[in-house]
Amino acid sequence: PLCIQLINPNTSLAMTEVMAATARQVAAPGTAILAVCPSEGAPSIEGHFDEAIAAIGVLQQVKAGRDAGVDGHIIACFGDPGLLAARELARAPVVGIAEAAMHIATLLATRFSIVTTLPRTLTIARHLLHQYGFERHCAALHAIDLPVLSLEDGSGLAQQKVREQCIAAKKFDGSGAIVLGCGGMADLAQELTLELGIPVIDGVSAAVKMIESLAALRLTTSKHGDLDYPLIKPLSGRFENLNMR
Ligand SMILES: O=C(O)C[C@H]1NC(=O)NC1=O
Repeated sequence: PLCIQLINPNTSLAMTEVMAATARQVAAPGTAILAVCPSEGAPSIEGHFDEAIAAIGVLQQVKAGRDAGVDGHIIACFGDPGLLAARELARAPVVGIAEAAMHIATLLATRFSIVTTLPRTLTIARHLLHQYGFERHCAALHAIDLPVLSLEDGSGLAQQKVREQCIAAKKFDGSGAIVLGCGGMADLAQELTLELGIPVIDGVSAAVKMIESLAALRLTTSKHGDLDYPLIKPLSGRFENLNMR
């Protein structure tokens, strides 16, 4: 049996639960999902500043997961905060939900659109497209212009806006697939795929299946070169617990 650590980099328990439920729905029968979020940090991640704060919490959770012997780590925030640093720390695979969703989209369509939350996070998605080499594949990016936690306020307004943006993206972007640009949208993908008749991809689900595939292939994070374990040095203060033993 596999154990996959699902890390919500923000501290909102409701969002952690939404993502954990979606992950468990798609996980193989033998796969356990260990859903965690940092004990301290940002309640939502909506910019470069929030991402820098969240990255430390991600690293602390990755270290705990590695010490617990998990078979993979998911960074369940669309900015993939701390991804490469986490890969240095981890032995098992580390997959971000943005890269997972983008990879899956490129297997299904020649062009995809992204629908995310606040306009200011569109730049973060653009940076990831560049970093992962998917700029050519992304036809357009859209924001619902609501904050991340509006997805958890129970009004359904954010979910309605996501639906509207997906319908517009299908109609006007020339995209064959849509990537949902927030972990809190994880529970919307299946229904939107059925309603729109095109792949609407949630990165949480995509990341679960990618880690299961990597485990089945017996492949783990390369420790040769820049993703080798961090150099040993005396980390001080709050970072002491990140010391590599
Ligand atoms: O950037 C975003 O809009 C989404 C991103 N922020 C967050 O707290 N979880 C996320 O997936």
